[in-house]
Amino acid sequence: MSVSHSLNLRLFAPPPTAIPTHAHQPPPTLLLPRHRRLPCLRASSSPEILVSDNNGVPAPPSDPSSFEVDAVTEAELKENGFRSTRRTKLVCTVGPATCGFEQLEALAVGGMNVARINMCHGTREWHKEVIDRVRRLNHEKGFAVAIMMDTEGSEIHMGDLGGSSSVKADDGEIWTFSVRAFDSTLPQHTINVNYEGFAEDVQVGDELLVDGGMVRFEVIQKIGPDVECRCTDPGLLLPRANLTFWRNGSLVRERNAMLPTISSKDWLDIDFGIAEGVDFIAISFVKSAEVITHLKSYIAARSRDSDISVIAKIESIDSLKNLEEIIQTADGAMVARGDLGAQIPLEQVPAAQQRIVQLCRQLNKPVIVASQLLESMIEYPTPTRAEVADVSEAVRQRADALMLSGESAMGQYPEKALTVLRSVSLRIEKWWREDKRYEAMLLPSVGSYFSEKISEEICSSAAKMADNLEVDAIFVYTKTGYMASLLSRCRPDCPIFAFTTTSSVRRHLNLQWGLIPFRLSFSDDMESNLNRTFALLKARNLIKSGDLVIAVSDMLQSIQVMNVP
Ligand SMILES: Nc1ncnc2c1ncn2[C@@H]1O[C@H](COP(=O)(O)OP(=O)(O)O)[C@@H](O)[C@H]1O
Ligand SMILES: C=C(OP(=O)(O)O)C(=O)O
Ligand SMILES: [K+]
Ligand SMILES: [Mg+2]
Repeated sequence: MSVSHSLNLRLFAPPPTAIPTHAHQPPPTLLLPRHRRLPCLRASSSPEILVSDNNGVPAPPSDPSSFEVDAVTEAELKENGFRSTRRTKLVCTVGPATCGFEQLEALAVGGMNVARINMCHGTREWHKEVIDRVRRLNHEKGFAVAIMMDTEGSEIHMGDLGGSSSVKADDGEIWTFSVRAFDSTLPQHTINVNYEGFAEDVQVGDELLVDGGMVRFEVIQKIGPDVECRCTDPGLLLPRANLTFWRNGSLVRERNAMLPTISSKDWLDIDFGIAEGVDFIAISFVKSAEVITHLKSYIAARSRDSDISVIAKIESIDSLKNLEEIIQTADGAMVARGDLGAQIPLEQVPAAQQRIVQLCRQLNKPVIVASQLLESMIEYPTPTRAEVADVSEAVRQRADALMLSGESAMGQYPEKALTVLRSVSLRIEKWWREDKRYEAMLLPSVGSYFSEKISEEICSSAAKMADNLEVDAIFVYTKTGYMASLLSRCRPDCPIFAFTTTSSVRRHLNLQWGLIPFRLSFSDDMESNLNRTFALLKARNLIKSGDLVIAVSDMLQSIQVMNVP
């Protein structure tokens, strides 16, 4: 590729209502050659990684070298080049196995993009410590690990197991499920249930499923607050495992449906999440779009400049019924296959996953595929072939992110599990890039304003150009992250370097497919932005002269194709 050749194509966007159709657009200007006219800034003494403020406060614009990228991304780019960076993002649930600073650092080094805390477990103090450690990690090491808080939701679940991390239930054993409060130790073969109406609701003959069928019981007798059950499918009981009961082959959920999606405890946790400035709040057992709207207005009222994104967990029959409007209203979705598989027949879960992943892409919302991806790695250092195939399928569907739950929260091999996700993602991504195995997806327009429609056109054109011209990277300069998400949605072959001015947007972009987020304070002048970026990246050996780049920006709504000078 000739270094001297460059091309600039600019589309100037009108204000949203001023010019209603494309026919009125000024013709795009074509300027050749481009970069020769630009004085290229000389790389100053290697610019420091700016330490993250981590609360979304932009770096002082006066600092000309402010630039933020983490060491892992940097090493990855240097070692393997642009093409082989990982596109699929990784979410790790933090639990007792991974809550220490060094353990969190090992996960960040291993590729964790988002740390998830599950409010179903642990105390708020415990979670606050985890949040503080992730913050410190970002601050000290330049990472942009985002924090996702997941609500408990009004599900029926077992209590803690009197301090044990798991208890075995054997075939034919009689266990008591009780709503009674036991002071200190639980009697043998006794399980606490969190739902007051439990004994009232179940009937003799009902089937009781723990974690969607990992262990099964049959209800044999009700004695006041106690329900006696016989174990019919043995297995390990984990603390706070989810409980569902089935009658004549159907899920009993009349009472469940009466419970609010966001319980009073959840609201306190949400207040905690807002106060701590988490990046994402994932809402369990979403039934309709209203609860998302309600939560979003609550967050907006509580924190005027808050930019907490709301992720809808799709894990109930109701959420599947109202799928489109839920995803439309939320900022992203999670295919929460654990509970979903307890609510619909297991063989329907793969089709539901595919539908949710596709719909999210069409509606331009990030989507996470979660639960049991590498379940056996809770106990074993290598995954099963079937698990690897499952991970591959989620990557092939081009979900934005994959999530570890028990594997990272309480498993014996959290880092190994993350390594498996990382290496399988890289391999499958490479395979479909080389073989062009993917089906083109029709991406309907999602913007309501004309300027948003222009942005969509620019991004889909830029992504197409990037594939056809086999460019090395797309650069996007985006203040809100919207242009970056539109580019990510197109799933181009090359990585997308997303430059944004705040640490908060940078962390949010870390959940989206193919984006490599950098924080950089930039101006409205694209020429100087590009020159500065080239200089900064070259000084760190992240790009070299001759690399072919497409640059787009949401300030100027332009596309530029150029070789790095
Ligand atoms: N903060 C925590 N404290 C203690 N244990 C946790 C914590 N987070 C997760 N775990 C453990 O990891 C397991 C898997 O996590 P996750 O899938 O998030 O929860 P669940 O299985 O309840 O849906 C949990 O069942 C629990 O045993
Ligand atoms: C991710 C899920 O939710 P949780 O782990 O909170 O039950 C799930 O059910 O798959
Ligand atoms: K939860
Ligand atoms: Mg769940």
